[in-house]
Amino acid sequence: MMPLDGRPILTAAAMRAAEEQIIATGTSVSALMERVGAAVAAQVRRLAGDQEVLILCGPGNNGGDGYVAARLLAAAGQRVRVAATGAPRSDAAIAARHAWGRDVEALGAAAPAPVLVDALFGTGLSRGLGTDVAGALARLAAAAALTIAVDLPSGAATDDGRLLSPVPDYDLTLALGALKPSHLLQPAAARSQRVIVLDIAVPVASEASVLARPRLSAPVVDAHKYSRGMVAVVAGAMPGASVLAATAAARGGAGYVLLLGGASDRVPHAIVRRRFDAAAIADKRIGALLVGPGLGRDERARERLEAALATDRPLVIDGDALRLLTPQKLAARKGPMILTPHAGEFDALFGADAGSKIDRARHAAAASGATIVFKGPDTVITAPDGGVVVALAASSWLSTAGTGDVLAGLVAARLAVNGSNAMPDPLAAAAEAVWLHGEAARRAGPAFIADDLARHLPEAIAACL
Ligand SMILES: NC(=O)C1=CN([C@@H]2O[C@H](COP(=O)(O)OP(=O)(O)OC[C@H]3O[C@@H](n4cnc5c(N)ncnc54)[C@H](O)[C@@H]3O)[C@@H](O)[C@H]2O)[C@@H](O)CC1
Ligand SMILES: [K+]
Repeated sequence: MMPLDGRPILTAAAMRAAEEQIIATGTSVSALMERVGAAVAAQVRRLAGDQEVLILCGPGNNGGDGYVAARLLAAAGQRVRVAATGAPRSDAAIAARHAWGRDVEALGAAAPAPVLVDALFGTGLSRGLGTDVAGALARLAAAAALTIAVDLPSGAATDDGRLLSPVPDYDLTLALGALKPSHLLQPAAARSQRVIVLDIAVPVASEASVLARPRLSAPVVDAHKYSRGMVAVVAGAMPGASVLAATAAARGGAGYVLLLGGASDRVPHAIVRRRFDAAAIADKRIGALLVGPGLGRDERARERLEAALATDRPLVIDGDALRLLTPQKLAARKGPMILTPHAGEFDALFGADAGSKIDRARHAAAASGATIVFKGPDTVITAPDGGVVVALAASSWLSTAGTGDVLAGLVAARLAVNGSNAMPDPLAAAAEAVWLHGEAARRAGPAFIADDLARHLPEAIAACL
């Protein structure tokens, strides 16, 4: 099975444009639908065995894919029935239903089958399903042992992951040609246990892709602690958070980690502690300056943040520091910056606009000139130049105190390491950090605490060498 790592992510409009290009070169919609139906039928046949299959067909081309798959499954000897919302409307779907040539049941009256294939709506969904259709889908899905969605679970908005009407749980979604945002964005992504991309020979390209395992290298043979990448962590009112971040920076591959101004005495000996002052943070050897974890929001916090902004060092801004900023202030600063907000911090800084998480993160990066790591169960990373990376859902055990501090330290480490060889590439550094964080969580298993996470970082790095 092809992994999803690194695959392009296309909006409904971009997917339609890709299909139109193929159609313009002489492939008919029906030929494309035949290709899709065959690929869907092959997957269903592989999973269904000799169980009966019920295919639900909608009025558009998603329904057309369902009729083609039904015909090919029946021809291959599979027991298959079709139920539909009504007559198909597009020419290709009308032809596909005609070619099916057998009985089509009314959706509301259809009896369940052990294998349910949802070909009701795909990228053309424009509103929530009517109550009758959503009710029938829920009833038939609940009675099935295996549920498969063609392209998208019906009711999930393609581009932003919203549920426009109730969506049942699917065992598998067969994404046609490319992933769409809602295969990764919540809450829609959680509706399907697995996603497989079916190749339908439509060339797809996008600025947005799925976070892939990074390729990292061991330090060069003549490396020393400063050349490896130096991180300075600004401490504040809650020193534990900055210690977690500094520890993660050290475990994340940095050669030298400085903790500036913290009061905690439980600091690993490898981390160098110093007083916070303007000279300490202006050190040209600092490859990444981290401000925010445990900073607080008092006057001292503001002063430390201002001092950090005034340096020309690559800057990672997290936690409390994000509450003390404006996009304009960030845009006025020169030098690479990475911001790591969760949803509350993002809304406070950039506004709680509607729109997909990808679009919001993209606008925030353009407005601030910073690379944005918009955290959550569907972390989105965006760069000011338009690059987008979306992470697959990581361990839900990450939803515990301190894991954000670990991520911030790790982002700083990767930025410093990455900048020690060349011009820092904040998008690549952020992507490395998010991947390593997710991998460390996976290796830590259930019910870990943030302190454990840092201990699993070396294993996560080893998986990338
Ligand atoms: N465009 C193409 O060339 C191809 C598209 N393919 C398939 O076609 C799908 C997209 O096809 P369509 O654009 O026809 O879209 P859909 O099949 O997703 O549905 C669109 C139709 O449903 C109606 N509709 C939308 N929301 C509704 C709602 N809530 N209740 C009732 N009716 C609703 C629309 O008015 C339209 O008639 C893809 O997801 C994919 O499965 C494939 O067949 C390959 C070829
Ligand atoms: K569907």
